[in-house]
Amino acid sequence: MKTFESLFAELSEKAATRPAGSGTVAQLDAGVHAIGKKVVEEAAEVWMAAEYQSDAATAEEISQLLYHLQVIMLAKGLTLEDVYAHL
Ligand SMILES: N=c1c2ncn([C@@H]3O[C@H](COP(=O)(O)OP(=O)(O)OP(=O)(O)O)[C@@H](O)[C@H]3O)c2ncn1[C@@H]1O[C@H](COP(=O)(O)O)[C@@H](O)[C@H]1O
Repeated sequence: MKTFESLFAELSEKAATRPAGSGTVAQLDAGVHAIGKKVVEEAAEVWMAAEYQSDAATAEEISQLLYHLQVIMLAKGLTLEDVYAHL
């Protein structure tokens, strides 16, 4: 099963090698403003799913929020350690 750490390693590789068709590369090219909007959108979807949808739907929305948080970390050049230092 994919973990937060393994996804971050995968996305870091995508950012470095820029394979064709990668949604992550497209997001990074769109920039922090566009990625930030996705973070807010996914956060709202987590909230709505938690209030009105199933646990499974909520878990899926949370996974998408985690993905977009990782994309914004990459866009800003932040590492896992930079974030974990504040946990
Ligand atoms: N885990 C994810 C992931 N979670 C969410 N998303 C993106 O976030 C979007 C969220 O979906 P929504 O339900 O909000 O749908 P939407 O509003 O129609 O999406 P958009 O139109 O904004 O793309 C998805 O369409 C994906 O583009 C993800 N995109 C990629 N990954 C993983 O990231 C890795 C690298 O992906 P690529 O860079 O695309 O190769 C792979 O392992 C993927 O599984």
